[in-house]
Amino acid sequence: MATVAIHDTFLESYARLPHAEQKRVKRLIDDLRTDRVGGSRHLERYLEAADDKVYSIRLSDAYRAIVVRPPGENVYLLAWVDHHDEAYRWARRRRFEVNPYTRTLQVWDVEETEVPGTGTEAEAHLRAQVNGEIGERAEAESKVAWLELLTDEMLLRLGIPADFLPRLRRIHSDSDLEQLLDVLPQEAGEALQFLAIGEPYESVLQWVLESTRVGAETVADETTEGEPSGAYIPVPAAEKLERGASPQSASNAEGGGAVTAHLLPVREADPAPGSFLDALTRQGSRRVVVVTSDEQLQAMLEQPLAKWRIFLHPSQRSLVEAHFRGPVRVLGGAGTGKTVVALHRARWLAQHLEGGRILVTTFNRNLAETLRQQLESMCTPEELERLEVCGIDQLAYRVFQLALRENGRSVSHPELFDPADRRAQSYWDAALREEGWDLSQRRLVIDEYIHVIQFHGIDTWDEYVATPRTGRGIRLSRPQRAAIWRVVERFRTLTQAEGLYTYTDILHIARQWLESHPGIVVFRAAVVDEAQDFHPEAFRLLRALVPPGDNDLFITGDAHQRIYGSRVVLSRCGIHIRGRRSRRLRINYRTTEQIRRDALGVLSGLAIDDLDNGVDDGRDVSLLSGPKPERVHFATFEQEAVYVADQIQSLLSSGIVGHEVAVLARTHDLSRRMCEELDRIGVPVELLETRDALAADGRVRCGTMHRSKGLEFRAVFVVGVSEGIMPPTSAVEEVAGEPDRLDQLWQLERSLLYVAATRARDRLFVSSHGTPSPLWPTDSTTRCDR
Ligand SMILES: Nc1ncnc2c1ncn2[C@@H]1O[C@H](COP(=O)(O)OP(=O)(O)OP(=O)(O)O)[C@@H](O)[C@H]1O
Repeated sequence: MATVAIHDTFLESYARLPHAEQKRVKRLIDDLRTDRVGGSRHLERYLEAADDKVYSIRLSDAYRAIVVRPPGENVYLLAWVDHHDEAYRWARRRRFEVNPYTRTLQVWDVEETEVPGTGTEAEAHLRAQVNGEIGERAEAESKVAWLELLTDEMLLRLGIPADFLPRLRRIHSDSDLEQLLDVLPQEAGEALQFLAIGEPYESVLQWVLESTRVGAETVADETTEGEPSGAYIPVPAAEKLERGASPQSASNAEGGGAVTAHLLPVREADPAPGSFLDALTRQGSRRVVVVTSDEQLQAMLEQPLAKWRIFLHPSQRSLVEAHFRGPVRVLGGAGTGKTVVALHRARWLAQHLEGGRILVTTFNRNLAETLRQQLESMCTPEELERLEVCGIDQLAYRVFQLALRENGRSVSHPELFDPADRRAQSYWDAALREEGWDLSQRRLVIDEYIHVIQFHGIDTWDEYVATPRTGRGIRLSRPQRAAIWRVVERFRTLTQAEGLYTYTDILHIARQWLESHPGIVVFRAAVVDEAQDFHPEAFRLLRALVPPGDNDLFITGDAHQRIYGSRVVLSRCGIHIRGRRSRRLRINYRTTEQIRRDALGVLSGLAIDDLDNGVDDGRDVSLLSGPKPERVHFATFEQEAVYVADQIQSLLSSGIVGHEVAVLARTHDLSRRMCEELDRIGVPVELLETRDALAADGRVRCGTMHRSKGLEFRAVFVVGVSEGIMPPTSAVEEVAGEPDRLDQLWQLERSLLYVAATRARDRLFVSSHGTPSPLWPTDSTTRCDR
């Protein structure tokens, strides 16, 4: 039987075929797999093609499939299918080669390897001089000077096809580089992009090696830590490549392998190109799938446009399909595919893990609903049957009810309250008075309650006194702690007698009940998304729900996006993650590089944690390119609304659909006002809060930044980035005179802005009115308020 593989370009063209031709494609694939090609359906070499492995095959009178047939191998690669002339036009300039260094299959357009422009370099230089471009270019050239430090051999080792070297050597500016990234094979583009942001050559090479290992079913656990694949050879020039621009040590690279400065891991180049069959099974041959069964083929052809479901990046696939000997933590900036990985992991666990149900959970029920919808579109009914999808809040509440019921308490409506809100104040005051405290100490006690007692899940004085208060600004003596403890106990008695519980109480009570009833509610495994916003008690609850074992917890999160709560240390919640069970995704698939960079700028200078004891200093790149985000400031809210409406109208007239656009504001109030104003102007809008976020109903979504968490849109308007709104005056006033809390407030606000801005895929507009917030500064060109 022949091996038949499908390239994603084939799926793309297949999706556009008339139904009758699609049916013929299915028959053709069957025939190819069973070696039944011949007669009118024989392979015909396409003599004008740049690549002599390219054949065409007749589908019908009018349609042809383009097939690559490597010599000496019983392999067919389906590359394109189209109307006769179109199919030949597409195929004429394509090359399909196994890269001799990475041994992955690469496809490119030969025309794109040519150096753009006409005439000799001397002529071009003369033209530039006449046009006065030389000065500008000198400045631009300095930005890509790093390329000159790399020899051809070094570039080839990164998987850059040799045909592209001449064009690469003519790169003079970032925009030349961007154009090249659009046409290079994807993994070669990623390598260049990492170099462009200042990553050391060694770590990029390591990344390439990791991404192009054979097979996807790699068993990953802590025992393989730091073992780069391939041999080591000395590379004397290596240290020259450590450029000044915030270099990152190789040990921080994806995969975590330690690489010494003078030794580079390399895979020897084949004297001749490797086999196609071998290349098709490599992780790095991203965009190609070998047909293994009728069902798999059927699924692929039915969902051709949801390509990411099939073509996971190697760094994603190695997480989805690995056996781990304990909990796994996956970090990555916004849009790096953490949710995609979590969803695929859940499905993989449902397919492969013996016994028990698998919990898929996230920060709240809205987000869980989005996960459920996505899982429903990618899982079989049998797989779904094994998955329990719900927000951690819903789950905690269910267990909490069990706990109360066991104690014979009313479970109908425990009321939720916030220990720092106005309502709680009267209970604090009563407790303080009973213990003879001055009410001016209220804030101190509340902080101690939230940040120490609730944070650590403390129930008794003994636990409290044994808990270190590291990082708390104020020192407390033992008698002071004893007095605070008495106030807290009193506060708890008073509030719980009234049926009042904080959300943390619910988590805490649920967790304790599970710990005292081992085995009563148990999941075989859990997949957790948006973990950066989980309270430590939520992690302890998870630990109580999922007994420690292989493949038990799979946690994805990103501390850049923490907009609720504060830093959590997983190891202090009974979740111990070591070595290669901690990974970072680094390719951004959502936003353009321009949006990614500007959004990250909002967080510059902040130390971002890794959800454990360390720092997340990994950097992401995006291979997508687009217009720079727009930042505009107006005198009044009404003017800002008119600007937003105008921009939306022009996006809609360019073909973007309403529900692909979001308008995001800091507060409910502002998002409602903007929604009303846009509606009045005639924009089809709907509040995100009351709407199924994923419904394709053609209406622009208006919502809060908080509600936009986890979602994405083609265009995003972040509005009201004004003083007094971001952060809100009331929040600033509340923490006035408390520098630590003020710092935390600004940090959360920056993360919120980062979250909102990174919901955008192609276009981002940031606007304000009144006085602009310093969080996203304006300059003279972006002010329309004069
Ligand atoms: N391998 C891939 N190939 C193509 N697209 C991908 C791939 N992985 C993820 N994507 C796409 O990238 C976008 C972002 O993915 P996802 O939502 O999983 O990122 P995330 O890291 O969870 O983002 P956030 O933290 O901002 O919520 C989605 O549109 C997803 O379909």
